[in-house]
Amino acid sequence: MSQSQRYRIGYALHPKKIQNLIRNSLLTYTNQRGIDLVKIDLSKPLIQQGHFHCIIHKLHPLDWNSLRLNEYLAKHPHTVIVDRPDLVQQLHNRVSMLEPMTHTRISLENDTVGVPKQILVDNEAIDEEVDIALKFPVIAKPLFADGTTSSHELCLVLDREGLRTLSDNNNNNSISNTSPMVLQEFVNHGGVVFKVYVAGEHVKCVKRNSLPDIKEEEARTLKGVAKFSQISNLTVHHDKKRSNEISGEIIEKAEMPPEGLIKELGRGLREAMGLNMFNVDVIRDAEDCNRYLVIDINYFPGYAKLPCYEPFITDFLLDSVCNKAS
Ligand SMILES: Nc1ncnc2c1ncn2[C@@H]1O[C@H](COP(=O)(O)OP(=O)(O)OP(=O)(O)O)[C@@H](O)[C@H]1O
Ligand SMILES: O=P(O)(O)O[C@H]1[C@H](O)[C@@H](O)[C@H](OP(=O)(O)O)[C@@H](OP(=O)(O)O)[C@H]1O
Ligand SMILES: [Mg+2]
Ligand SMILES: [Mg+2]
Repeated sequence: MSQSQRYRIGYALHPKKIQNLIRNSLLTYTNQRGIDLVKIDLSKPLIQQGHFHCIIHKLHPLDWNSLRLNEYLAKHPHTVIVDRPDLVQQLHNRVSMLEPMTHTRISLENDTVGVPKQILVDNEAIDEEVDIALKFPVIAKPLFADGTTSSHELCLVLDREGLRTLSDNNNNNSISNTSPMVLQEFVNHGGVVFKVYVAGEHVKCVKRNSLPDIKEEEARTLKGVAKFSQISNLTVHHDKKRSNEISGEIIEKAEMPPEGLIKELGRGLREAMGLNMFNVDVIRDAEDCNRYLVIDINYFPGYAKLPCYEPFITDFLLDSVCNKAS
């Protein structure tokens, strides 16, 4: 970068995301590295908002209507759009989000990364489908991961009776009414989820709180269904003190996955999905420490939760304007 070169990078984000990501610490850091971060007005065509070297975004498909991206790109063909909006769609569905994993073999030495068994169900014929394909316990997840609160409302289903209550609309434990859902086999993993944050070539893995293991005898005796939501966001002060100390200790003690495997996972998924900004939730099978499983992939996650997220994001943005991303 020449001394005087500055990059104008637009962010098309909703207010909550702006509040979480665009902090003063990030603005100061990017500014010192020659980047001017500019808020994109979602109600006006991009063409009226000047030239951007690069645009980052997390939007609903309808938000793109007023921005008129194609018209903008016809005039500014060299602007880097991170990422292609049509490719982001694959992460809004819990079946298509895991498809790239089934086409990509990711392994390093003895370690492998796969996905848990899962099936897509509608409200009818749930029983038979589960019988054939899965073993209890399972996790019921809304098919559409579209950023709504209800898309994060999950249920741990312990037995067939629990499954029935899910489709019963009069029951408090029923999952959001008529929406289709995915049933995914629950895998014991020691109560820790690894969140792998990817921003282009930059990859960082952190440990977070997860569901506790279910012992074999518990799996035989526990019944019904339990609702939960965004458990990995529960930080130490949200829990009751005692259980908190225990989960904090478990997380601290958990061994990180090998760095090479994490890098390979980030690289492989970037290539398979054609995306640059996402995170991957990975668990390690408690019965086979070489077996890792991807359970969720999120577009444009909460990068500000990473320690030192400012250089992480800034380095990625500089790569993007220098055309190193994608
Ligand atoms: N197959 C599984 N086996 C064991 N635990 C699981 C499984 N799937 C999900 N979980 C637990 O449930 C949590 C939430 O699941 P998931 O990540 O799919 O939901 P989400 O609402 O999309 O999460 P996010 O807030 O990351 O978008 C995981 O972090 C993990 O603790
Ligand atoms: O609001 P939607 O579109 O559902 O996306 C969420 C993701 O699903 C979560 O994974 C993000 O949290 P993490 O960065 O802790 O994974 C979460 O980050 P946030 O809590 O900083 O907003 C969101 O990106
Ligand atoms: Mg998740
Ligand atoms: Mg998710």
